[in-house]
Amino acid sequence: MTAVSDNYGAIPPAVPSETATTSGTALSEHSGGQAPVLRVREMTKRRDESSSESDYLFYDVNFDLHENEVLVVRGPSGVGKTTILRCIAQLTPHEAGICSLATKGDVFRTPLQLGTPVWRADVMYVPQRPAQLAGTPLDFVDMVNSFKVQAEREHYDPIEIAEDWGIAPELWDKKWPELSGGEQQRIALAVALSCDPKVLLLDEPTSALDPQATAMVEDTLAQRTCIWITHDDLQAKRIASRTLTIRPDATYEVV
Ligand SMILES: Nc1ncnc2c1ncn2[C@@H]1O[C@H](COP(=O)(O)OP(=O)(O)OP(=O)(O)O)[C@@H](O)[C@H]1O
Repeated sequence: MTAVSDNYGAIPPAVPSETATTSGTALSEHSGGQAPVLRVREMTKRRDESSSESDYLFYDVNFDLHENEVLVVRGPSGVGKTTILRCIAQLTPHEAGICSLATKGDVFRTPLQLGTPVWRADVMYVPQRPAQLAGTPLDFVDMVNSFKVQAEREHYDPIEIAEDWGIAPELWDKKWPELSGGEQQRIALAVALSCDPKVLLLDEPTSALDPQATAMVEDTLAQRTCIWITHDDLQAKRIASRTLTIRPDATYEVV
């Protein structure tokens, strides 16, 4: 097997996640006054960005995300769950709203201040499945590491992370189409985790997994600071510190 990089180490020990203590207001201090990691303010998006007449997908969404918190995103299909994650990741434009990330000295910086590549490395969107990728997962790791922003950072070993989720190291040498949906999903997640972003934006990260693999992935991801879309009520109960619900009338609630 090809070496992926020489600055990889083992994934750090799990940090116990905090228990949510508050409900109701979106801006509530869920963790006893602990400073947030990510702030989202006035996030607003029209269904059709080219028309000022278009109705809103979501309007004036505000919340803070704290360290080791899992904010679950719920709502019916098509309501805008993926879109809001992509807006936060600066992958999709939005009509109004601003996000900021805690940096050294608890100074909050916007994507403009940090630069989009740094923002996307720190606030990383992970799609349900990897896009149609050429080559093998190892080629994908090499590509990710070739990005300037990633080349300057330490990484954990994605093969080791995925091995804990039942992915044999040999699979990293296979072509993407030769992998099952569940294998692709775990490998893409492991690559994201190996980059150690401050915030993970997870779009149904276990949708292709069986219950056993789901439990293993949940155990790892629930220790992280993340925003996590799921349609699974039981999963939401297991992992949620708080829940952001987007409604079809573009209103929302964080509880
Ligand atoms: N690339 C796109 N261009 C135009 N419209 C889009 C695009 N992607 C999504 N939409 C539309 O935006 C709306 C919200 O889509 P989004 O994927 O955010 O919903 P969702 O809540 O994540 O749905 P699901 O639960 O089915 O994944 C939908 O009406 C969808 O058709």
